[in-house]
Formats: sequence, C-alpha cells, structure tokens
Amino acid sequence: MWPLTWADPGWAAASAQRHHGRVSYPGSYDALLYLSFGGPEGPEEVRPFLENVTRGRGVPPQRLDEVAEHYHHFGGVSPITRLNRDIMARLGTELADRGMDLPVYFGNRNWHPLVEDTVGRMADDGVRRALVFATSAWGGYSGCKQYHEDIARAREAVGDRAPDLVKLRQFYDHPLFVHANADAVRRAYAELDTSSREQARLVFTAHSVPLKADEQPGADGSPWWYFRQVHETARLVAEAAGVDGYDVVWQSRSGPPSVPWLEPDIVDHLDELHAQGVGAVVTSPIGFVSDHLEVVWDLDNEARQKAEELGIGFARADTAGTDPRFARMIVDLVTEHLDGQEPRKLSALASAGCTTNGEPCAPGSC
Ligand SMILES: CC1=C(CCC(=O)O)c2cc3nc(cc4[nH]c(cc5[nH]c(cc1n2)c(C)c5CCC(=O)O)c(CCC(=O)O)c4C)C(CCC(=O)O)=C3C
Ligand SMILES: [Fe+2]
Repeated sequence: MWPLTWADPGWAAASAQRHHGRVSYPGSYDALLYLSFGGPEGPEEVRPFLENVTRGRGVPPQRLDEVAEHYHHFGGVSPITRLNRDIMARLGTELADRGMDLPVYFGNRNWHPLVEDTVGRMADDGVRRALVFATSAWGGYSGCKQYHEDIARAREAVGDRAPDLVKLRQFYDHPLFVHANADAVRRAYAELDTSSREQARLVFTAHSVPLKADEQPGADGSPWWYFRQVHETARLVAEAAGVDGYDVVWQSRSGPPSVPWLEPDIVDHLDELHAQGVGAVVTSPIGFVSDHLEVVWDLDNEARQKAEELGIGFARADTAGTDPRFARMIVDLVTEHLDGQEPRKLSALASAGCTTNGEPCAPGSC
C-alpha cells in the first residue's frame, strides 16, 4: 500500500499531519485509477470491441459495419489507448514533480485493459481506496453516468476485496482545459492562409447523443447537462481565444434515423456555412480529450473532404490531451479534492460526477 504523501509541505491542508517533511492525509488514497473508453489495437479486435461498446444499445448492424471500416482504414488500431498512455506518462511526471506518491492504474470501459481486471489488480496490490479520473469532461449518460456504472460493475466483479473508488468531478470549465483548447484554436487559425483567416468561422464539435423527449431536464444522465456544458465550454474557449462568432455542432451520430439526436451534424453544417458564403472554418473538437478515431475519421477525413469539395478553407484544432496543461489539470483535480478547495471553474453552471463507488452523479454536488 502507498499512502498519498507530499514531499512539499506547502501543499498541505490544515487537516494533514506533518512528519519528517512529508504530509500524509489521514484516511486518504492509495492510488489513482485512470478510467477511459478503450479502443482496438489490431484488426481482429475491432468487432469484439464494437460489440462491447454497443451491447444492448440498439445500434443498427449496418452502422457497426460502417464504423468497423473506419477502424480498418487505420489498420484496426484506434489511437486512443496510445494517447491515454502518453497522458498517463505526463501525469506520472507531474505527480512526481509535485512530490505526490500516488500510483496510477489504467482501466477501460470497452477494451483491454478492462476496468474490471484493473480493479482486481488494484485489490491484489492492497489498494483500499482510490481516486478515479474519467477521460470525459462532461455530464450526461455517456460522459458521466456510464462511467459510474463502470465503477460499480468493476467493484461488483471484484467482490469484497474491491477498493472504494471516488470519482473526480467533471472538468468542462476547468481553466487549464479551457486554455489548452483556446491555444489550440489560435494555432489552427494560424494554419490558414492570411486571406481565409480573417473570415474563418469557428465551429466547435462534440459527440452527438440521443435526445430523450420524456426526460427530466438536468436529471442524472440527461443530455441536457451535456448540451449545456458543451455550450459553456465553447463560449469560454472562444472568449479565451479572442474569437467573437462561433457555432456549436455535433458529430459521429449513430443509432437508427428514427431516433432524434443532437443536430446539426458538422458535415451538414459545412453546406449551411457554404450557402452563407463562409470561405473557411476552424473546427475545434472540444467534445473529445484526444485525437481518437472519431476525430481523425469524422473530422480530419469526412469533414475536411466536404470542405474541400465546397472550396472552403479548413483547419482542425488539436485536442486538449496533448497539451501539458491537461496532465497538470488532473493533478489539480486531485489536490482540489484532497484539500477541499473551491473548485477552479470558469462557468457558473454546476459540475457533478464526484461520487463514491458509482453512486449517481448528483448535479451541483461538486
Ligand atoms: C458523449 C460521447 C462521448 C464523449 C464522452 C466520452 O469520452 O466518454 C463519446 C466518446 C467516444 N466514443 C467512442 C467510440 C464509439 N462510440 C459509439 C457509440 C456512441 N457514443 C455515444 C456518445 C459518446 N461517445 C453514444 C450516445 C453512442 C451510441 C451508443 C451508446 O449509447 O453507447 C461507438 C459505436 C459505434 C457508433 O455508433 O458509432 C463507438 C465505436 C470513443 C473511442 C473512439 C476510438 O476508438 O478512438 C470515444 C472516446
Ligand atoms: Fe461514442
């Protein structure tokens, strides 16, 4: 077991106990679980991965065939796992630099290393209580509630030995997340030639989700949270990048056409912008933490091709995960939680998602 300690007493909270220049937190944490989505790492893994993602979700088989092709286009390998390992490497360095002795474990919802196996390994290693960082900035079902379900399922699979798992909050409006995205937007503008730069429209994208008409606005897992937060992040990023006008659109819709999802889609929106006479776009995939398959296929491939057909200039901003500030933000979320600090957030809209052992995310609770 590894007690969480600080080499630098400057990080200490009033409640911490100091001895030998290190600070330990009574009743605190042995580890950090980095929880993500997962992705295939070879052609034979594509189909079973997709079966895991869509189990019981009513995604039509034709859509699965189509998405399988996107993965096969890249040799059956999603970049997501490599990118997560890169982020975890920077996270390890950041923790070490701050003198925090907190081992990081990696588990995924849909592919290896599966969170069930990781939590089992944590128990084997004697971890009794761990923090969880999930790689989604958002509320709503896919971004928040489903990660709580993952936590509960993994603990159930491990049984009595399972550590307590305390999830960190949603980070859609964390200043380091917002500024990493804003600087990426500035760099993307700089990629356009000078004449298109001046008239380029800033277009934010996030993963579309199904709208459930009968749902209580703001209820746990509701698309309402997700929608509001994506719009807040877009506003904050545009402001920090010094851009006045912008649009928020959606991408990567699945599910049967009869079911309503958030619209418009980025590709349709390019037609609309073209009709308005817009000559260039900068797209910013704020909905995603890294350049995984939905970004490199749906934006770098489909949307870029559509823009070329229409003769519209096109640049895509980097995702926040590659920015060193992202790993710093994760450690800030840890210290914020441990020290009971006021959340560092730029929006007045609530954050949630900080519950224990997969209890539902109560809006406004963090
Ligand atoms: C809100 C949201 C995020 C952002 C928050 C978060 O990051 O969690 C996200 C992330 C991701 N989604 C991903 C991949 C997929 N999502 C699918 C399907 C779906 N996503 C949904 C929503 C979201 N998804 C929904 C409502 C569905 C319908 C079925 C269901 O209700 O679950 C499908 C099935 C095929 C298809 O229908 O497209 C795949 C393959 C990958 C990994 C990509 C890679 O491999 O690099 C990542 C990071
Ligand atoms: Fe998805």
